[in-house]
Amino acid sequence: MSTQSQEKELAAKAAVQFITNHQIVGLGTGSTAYYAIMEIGRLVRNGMNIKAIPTSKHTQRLAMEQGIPLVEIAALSAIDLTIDGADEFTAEGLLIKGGGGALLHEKIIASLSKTNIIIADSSKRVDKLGQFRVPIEVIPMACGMVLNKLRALAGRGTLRQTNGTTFCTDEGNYILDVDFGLIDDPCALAQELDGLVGVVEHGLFLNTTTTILMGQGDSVLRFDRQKK
Ligand SMILES: O=C(CO)[C@H](O)[C@H](O)COP(=O)(O)O
Repeated sequence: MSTQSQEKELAAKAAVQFITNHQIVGLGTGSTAYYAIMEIGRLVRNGMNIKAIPTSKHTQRLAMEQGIPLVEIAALSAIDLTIDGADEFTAEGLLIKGGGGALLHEKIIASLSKTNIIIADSSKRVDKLGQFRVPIEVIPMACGMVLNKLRALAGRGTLRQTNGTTFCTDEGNYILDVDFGLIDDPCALAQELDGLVGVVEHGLFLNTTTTILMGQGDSVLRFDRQKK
């Protein structure tokens, strides 16, 4: 196993220790969240009693394969704890997410969660967000219009493609991956993006994170941030 994979697994296993019996647990999407789902599956098979809510169809399938009981989001007013990955994070708890295309579900579930634990390998830590392009979920027919508006915000976007076809989210929307350079004021940018017609959601997660657990070599570093 590569060092990066080891760091992901270490962070994921450390996060799973925060789960207690009878909790509603949000399950993230991506290669780091995968390790958390595997560990939760193991604990469920050993008698842990929780219900989980997945952040994507992919995670839903994984959780079902692991025998993790699932609950519908419509039935919930709050989630106790969510464990999810990130594409970039700062020690202050600012994130870029959506590399896996699940940012809309992830943001809904993060906003419903009392505690959000982000798990990552050490390559994800940055001083300033923006090296990773910001994923922006858009209504397909508004793509061209949103790309033009983003240019006015100094954002250079490309429509996400996978294997030669346009990537579609679980909701049937498209993703623009947008380069804003290093982002001096993520809150101001998030406000601009929130105001763009045709944008469904964006990958700047600025006030949801409670704790980040980052694998580094053989250990796990913890960064805490209070949810506003
Ligand atoms: O936001 C996400 C999916 O939409 C993922 O959490 C993010 O892309 C990190 O993925 P990985 O753990 O595979 O690096």
